[in-house]
Amino acid sequence: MATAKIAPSMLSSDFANLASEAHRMLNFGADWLHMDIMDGAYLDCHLMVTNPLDYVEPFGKAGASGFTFHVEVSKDNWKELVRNIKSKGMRPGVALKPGTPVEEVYPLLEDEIPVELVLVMTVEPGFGGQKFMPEMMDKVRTLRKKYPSLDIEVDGGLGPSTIGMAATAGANCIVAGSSVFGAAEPDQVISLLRKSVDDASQAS
Ligand SMILES: O=C(CO)[C@H](O)[C@H](O)COP(=O)(O)O
Repeated sequence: MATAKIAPSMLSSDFANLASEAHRMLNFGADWLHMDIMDGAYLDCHLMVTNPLDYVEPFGKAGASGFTFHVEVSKDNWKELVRNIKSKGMRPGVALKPGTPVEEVYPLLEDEIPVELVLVMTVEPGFGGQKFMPEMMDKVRTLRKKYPSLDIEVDGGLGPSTIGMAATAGANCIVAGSSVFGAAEPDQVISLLRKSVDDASQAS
């Protein structure tokens, strides 16, 4: 069973007070802190960068626990990437943009050293506060059916009004930026996101 992981996106935090924002979210019950890394060339730890291999060592040294790269820029070197990420003690994950077919991640999940998380983008990568794309739930349903214990993450437009669709489809890792950081009571939003994932996984 894939357990709920609620990951506030630090892209929506107060950048002038990153450390206290991180502690605030952990105290509110967050499991992971989601870091978006963009190099400007490939808009979108979730690394929205052209050459993720360059970032494995520095992120490992910086203490990242998960390193998620985009399938669209890693067609030629994903095996090397996954092995490097694991050798630095991080959890390898692969992300796909809304226009990328879900089948593109199957080889990475079926390798002898597989990725351990798939991030289904539910907005075009780049910035917080965009509208959730419900049509992406087909990808989540397909992945959940094929890989029952996989960590499936969704990112973009997640909050109280959209979590039901994501959780029912089978997502268990929820990245939420503006809905958590913009809430008067972020802990309540985090609890609600977690409960939706737990309820949906018990019902399935
Ligand atoms: O990856 C991202 C943007 O590329 C962000 O993590 C994402 O947009 C979260 O923000 P929000 O929950 O406000 O949509």
